[in-house]
Amino acid sequence: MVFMYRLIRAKTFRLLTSPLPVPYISRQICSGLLSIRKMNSGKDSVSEDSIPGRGGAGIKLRPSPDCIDRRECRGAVETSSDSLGVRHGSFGKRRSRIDLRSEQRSGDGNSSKFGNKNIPAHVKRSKSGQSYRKPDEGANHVAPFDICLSGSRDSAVLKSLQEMEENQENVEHPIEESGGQGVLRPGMVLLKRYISLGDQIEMVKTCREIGLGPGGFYRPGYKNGAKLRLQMMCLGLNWDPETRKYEGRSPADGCRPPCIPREFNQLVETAIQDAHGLLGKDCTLSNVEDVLKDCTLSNVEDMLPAMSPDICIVNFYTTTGRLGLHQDRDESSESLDKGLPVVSFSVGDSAEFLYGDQRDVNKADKVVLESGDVLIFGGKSRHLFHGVTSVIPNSAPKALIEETRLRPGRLNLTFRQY
Ligand SMILES: O=C(O)CCC(=O)C(=O)O
Ligand SMILES: [Fe+2]
Repeated sequence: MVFMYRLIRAKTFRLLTSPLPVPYISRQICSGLLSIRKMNSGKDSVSEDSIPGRGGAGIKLRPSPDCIDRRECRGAVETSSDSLGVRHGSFGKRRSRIDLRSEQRSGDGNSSKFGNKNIPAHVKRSKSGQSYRKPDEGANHVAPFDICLSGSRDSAVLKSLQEMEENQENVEHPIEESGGQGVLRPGMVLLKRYISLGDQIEMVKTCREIGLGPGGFYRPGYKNGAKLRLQMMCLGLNWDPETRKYEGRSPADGCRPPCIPREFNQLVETAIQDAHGLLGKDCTLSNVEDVLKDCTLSNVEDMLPAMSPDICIVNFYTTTGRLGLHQDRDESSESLDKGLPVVSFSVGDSAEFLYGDQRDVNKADKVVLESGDVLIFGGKSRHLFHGVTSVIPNSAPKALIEETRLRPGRLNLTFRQY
């Protein structure tokens, strides 16, 4: 107790005496002192997609695996407590490993699948001999985007909660309307409400904490100057929409991307295993004929290979955000050829997600992704066109908003293996 009190007092003192938020200062320091080493300008090798989205052709380069362990930045991120003094990024608290099926049966949305392990040290430092950029040569020096609202009397939070209550009264059967859990296509599995409310809360807090620090959230743009309609942060490796490549550092502040929290990766791996369980045990969940044919394969890993993510792209869509139909194809050709899946976590407001074989919204299928859903597409579906057409306002779980003050909108994390 005494320790907690001292910690909160020290943090409050630092907040009061600091003229700028410390994470912001830290971004400036990072961009000024560390600077970017562009791995490849990509000017002559990248084809441009006409519809805003991800993916594009381009020479596949092995990027630097550098990332910043967030404990390295503790001084920078520890002050990101909210006005209630809640410290973010507190993985490991009140954890219990709950079996997915028993959790779904019991409907206990608060239990956590993250486990109780400490985050092991896996600090990967930048290699010596990097070329450094002068402070004026690169980064935009814009304060990182905060995915949460701050201030206990913030009228936007109150308004959002009120609207949410009204909206949820009008929605009769949100789960049924959005389509059920199961195999959507060969290699494409949707795990409905897979992430417990407790883990969603931790995920938002962790993303907020990391997102306010070096390599945090910014609004990316394409080479032609158009901006994506979302805020983005990359973990593990940085994906640059301008070059459509994985590069060493964030174009926003020149910092190496933060590492992917170990607990996120564990959840990805467990989700893939559970998807294998679905594919193997109950192929009849789907009415897609191809899936039934695929069920004769003895090894479900042929349908949906396992992977260990080293990239996580975190998107935050406000209620007007969206992402055009695109393919995720900037990972290594080895990864793409093997069909290593993209694993997507949705948290916050629901979104309409389109997917299909062509970049044509009229030919695409639609599914509503809700808070806690995990969508996996690999194997034969790895090159699926997909995108987000709209975010459904006030559809997030009320408790999530109350606990985190997540802005109206949707947080999405997509994990991949380079
Ligand atoms: O937000 C989503 O559900 C999809 C995100 C996505 O496709 C991407 O980040 O490449
Ligand atoms: Fe994508």
